[in-house]
Amino acid sequence: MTTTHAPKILFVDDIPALCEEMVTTLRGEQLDADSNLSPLAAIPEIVQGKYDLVITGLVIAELGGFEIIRRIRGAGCRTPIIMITGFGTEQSAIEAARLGVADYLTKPIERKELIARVKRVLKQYATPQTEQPGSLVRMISGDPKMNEIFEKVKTIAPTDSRVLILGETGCGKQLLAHAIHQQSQRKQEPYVEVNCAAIPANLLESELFGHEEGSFTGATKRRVGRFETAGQGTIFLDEIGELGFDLQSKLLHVLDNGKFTRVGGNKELRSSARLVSATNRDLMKEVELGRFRADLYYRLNVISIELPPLRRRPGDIGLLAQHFINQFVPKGSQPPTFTPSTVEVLRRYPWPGNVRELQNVAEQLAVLNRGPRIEATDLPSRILQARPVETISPTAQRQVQLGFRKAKDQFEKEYLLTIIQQANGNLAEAARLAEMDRGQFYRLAKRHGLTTNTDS
Ligand SMILES: Nc1ncnc2c1ncn2[C@@H]1O[C@H](COP(=O)(O)OP(=O)(O)OP(=O)(O)O)[C@@H](O)[C@H]1O
Repeated sequence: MTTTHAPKILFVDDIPALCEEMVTTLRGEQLDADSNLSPLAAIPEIVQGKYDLVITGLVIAELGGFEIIRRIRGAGCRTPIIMITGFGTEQSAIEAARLGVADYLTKPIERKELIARVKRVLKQYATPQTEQPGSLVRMISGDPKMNEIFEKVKTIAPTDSRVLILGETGCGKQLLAHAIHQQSQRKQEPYVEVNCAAIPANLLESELFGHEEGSFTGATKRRVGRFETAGQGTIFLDEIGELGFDLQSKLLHVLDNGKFTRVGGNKELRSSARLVSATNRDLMKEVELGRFRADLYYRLNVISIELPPLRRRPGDIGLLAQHFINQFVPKGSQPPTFTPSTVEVLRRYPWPGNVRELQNVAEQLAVLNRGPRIEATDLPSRILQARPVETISPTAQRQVQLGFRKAKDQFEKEYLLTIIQQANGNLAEAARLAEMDRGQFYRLAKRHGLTTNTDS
């Protein structure tokens, strides 16, 4: 890995003398510059995040400047690009702006002017494009939606209302539940966590409500349950969607009148703990499917908070990655920093394991990395090679969800419809346009219900 702090710049043009001149000029300013005569060879390296800035010409025989930018952006890469041209027209300046170039320069360009513009773009893009980070107890975020959630928690935490936290695995539900407790007036009281998925169903009742000695085989002495331990504090039931029907009814009873008994006992005990619950299931759907009691759902869901998955909060990815790196480096050593292009690559990955997965990657990087910067090439290959979600068209995403047969069917029908319309309803002409045999085209159209009796 590179140990230099200088940002990396690539100049793409097919005139060797120009490349040499540009590289010499930039290096003269202590900038780490390189050139490539072939856009097709340069694009994969740019997309991999190897450079912090790309400077490209407009007219290049192998691939023009605009097409280079389209391909780079099409691959989800947002590395800043400066376009330089000797053939600039108003039209090309507009197109360059439309494609989101960071700067557009027309020749002749003074050396001083070039350096100033390059440095301006580097400075602008080196500043993380995130909101001012917000925080809530041990949580931090630079995402506006998350910061709204933090504000909501600060408002609702001091009340006694029950809270249901929804969100994919690893996106911070547990941390948020704890933050609610910490921000409440109950923070001096116990905070008790129960993961309903981690305890075998037959032991969960005793775990929650306790049991009396001899109440079942193995119950050798009385055990105090988690509701009792929580006292006046907060009880957090994680993975509540995993509760069996039986326990759902018992929980409903506690929520309705605050009373419960230990397994095998008959003394009525009272719970005044505040209940916070969480699930990564679509609990409403579970209700519709008859797997979760509707009455319990409404009692749990007095205030609901939905944590967005990490891929929907791109502003958090760089921020949290750096936050975790800072935590994981050994005491006394300087934490390495992520280059802007590495953050770009991190943002392209969909993070199915959410913040937990990012935390693990950061830990790995903190342990293995020896240099002051973390380059894109230091990242695990699954992240480096991830295709950005946004480059897959919404239609393609929908089709993937349909499964191959249905997607093929849908495509065929839409294709036939379009081509029949283009041929003004004339099937013979449509078959010709589709370069298909007329009989085969007719049979296919019939199968999709696109023919009338007069067509035969
Ligand atoms: N906003 C954040 N700031 C700092 N750390 C975070 C943040 N969100 C999550 N984490 C950390 O990420 C890890 C996963 O978070 P957490 O366990 O709260 O997720 P979860 O949604 O409860 O996961 P699961 O559904 O698998 O139980 C934890 O180590 C947590 O400390």
